[in-house]
Amino acid sequence: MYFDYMKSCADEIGIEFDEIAYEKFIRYSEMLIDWNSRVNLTAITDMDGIIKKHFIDSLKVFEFTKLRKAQKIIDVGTGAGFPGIPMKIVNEEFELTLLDSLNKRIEYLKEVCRELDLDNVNFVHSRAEDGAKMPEHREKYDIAVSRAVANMAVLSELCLPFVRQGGYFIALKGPGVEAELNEAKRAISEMGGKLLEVINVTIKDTDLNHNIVVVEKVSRTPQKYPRQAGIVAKKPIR
Ligand SMILES: C[S@@+](CC[C@H](N)C(=O)[O-])C[C@H]1O[C@@H](n2cnc3c(N)ncnc32)[C@H](O)[C@@H]1O
Repeated sequence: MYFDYMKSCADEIGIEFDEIAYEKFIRYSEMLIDWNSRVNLTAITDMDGIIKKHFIDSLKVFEFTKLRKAQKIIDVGTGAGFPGIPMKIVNEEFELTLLDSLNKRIEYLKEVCRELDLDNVNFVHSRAEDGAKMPEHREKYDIAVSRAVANMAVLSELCLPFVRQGGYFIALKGPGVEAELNEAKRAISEMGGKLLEVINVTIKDTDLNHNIVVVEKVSRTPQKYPRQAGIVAKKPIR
């Protein structure tokens, strides 16, 4: 029922989309609705909303075309798997790490990846503040993506420490991101980042107007970041 819609969105973005991917998205949506009754995963529970506001919104990250060549991507605060799982369904090439502080969500994601036969996915149950201190994760990723986790100042401190020098941190944001970006200037540069571009995206047949914020990692993150869990959100760098 939604195949033509998803295919035309994928064409607009310039990514491959076929029946196999579609079947996976449908199974994913069924699991999301089913698990949502036991584990709090999403407030969006109608099929139309799931397809447009979760799946297509997630796939819009590919508008940043350099992401298509990345080999290691981490999704920080992935929740029910957004944007990481939709990205993985349409592009099996990269290694995906899904990180979230809530174990029930990680358990759900393991089940989704098993069911959808998605390979090369790692699961990390940790707060980003702790995960980014671990040698196996610190500055080990080409790209860190994140959606709906925190404001840009906080998110920069949570995500940029995962990114290798020369890589990118990508935040999926709503409309009116300028004020947030202004307040995050210092945090971004402290973490070794530099704002590269903001890509405005719309989602077909909706009035949604979102922004993909791309921050390049131009220098290493000082060891003292991220600060301890709790402090980062309570006292954002200004
Ligand atoms: C509003 S949900 C968004 C989930 C998903 N990214 C999306 O767009 O639908 C925020 C998620 O971030 C996780 N989270 C919040 N703070 C975090 C932190 N410091 N470290 C790791 N995960 C965190 C929460 O457990 C939750 O699953």
